[in-house]
Amino acid sequence: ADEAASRLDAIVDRGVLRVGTPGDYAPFTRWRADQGRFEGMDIDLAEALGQALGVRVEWVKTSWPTLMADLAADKFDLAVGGVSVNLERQKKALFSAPYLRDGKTPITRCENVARFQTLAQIDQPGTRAVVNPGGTNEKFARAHLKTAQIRVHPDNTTIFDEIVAGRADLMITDAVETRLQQKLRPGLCAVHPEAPFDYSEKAFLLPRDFALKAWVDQWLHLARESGTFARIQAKWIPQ
Ligand SMILES: O=C(O)C(=O)C[C@]1(C(=O)O)C=C[C@@H](O)C=C1
Repeated sequence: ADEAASRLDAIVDRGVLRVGTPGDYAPFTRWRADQGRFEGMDIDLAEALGQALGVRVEWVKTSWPTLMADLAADKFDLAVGGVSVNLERQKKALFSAPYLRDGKTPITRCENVARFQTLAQIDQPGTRAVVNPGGTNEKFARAHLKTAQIRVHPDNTTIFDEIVAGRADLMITDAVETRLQQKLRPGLCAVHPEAPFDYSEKAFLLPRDFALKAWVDQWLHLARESGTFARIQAKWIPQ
């Protein structure tokens, strides 16, 4: 019997792994316009994975609203950049084994931390939440905020400045991002990143190809055991 053809063969044959990434979500993926390249934890992970596979990584810009459509249109072989595992996405795709656990928590100006501890406190008339479109943040906001105002801000690289400037009161996002942004933007405080509202996992987004998934999962497992994963994580998410 024929061996099932895999995307893995195509990647090895062409010598190129096409990796999609949105480039707007530090510490996982950030476009460095000054350097003409992406940087971040998931960027380093994918480069290390490509090296282990013996192929060159070709970077493809995608976005949260177009992530699934770009995968379906075969614009990349896998996508990275702080992608959350989500059962809706998994109807059309596969995920690698998860490599990080996290959850949603608010970030707000520090004087408001006591006011925005719970979703019930946040979901009040007059609360102005800001959200980036297309990802799990928007899904979470729409599911939990029925009374508070939700304003969509399309650019995730400037969204936190909306809170600093007082044009929004808060954003609910991954705890790992709130921890980083409170360091980058004095005046902003993560509300309770150690006890987020929900549980989620980060993984690589893959097409429906089990041989490719098996190879990526095996690489992730070995990267953990060898210390490669811990070294890359510590560079971008210092403890
Ligand atoms: O959609 C996802 O999987 C993400 O984790 C991306 C997502 C989001 O949830 O919107 C997470 C945090 C960033 O602020 C931007 C995008």
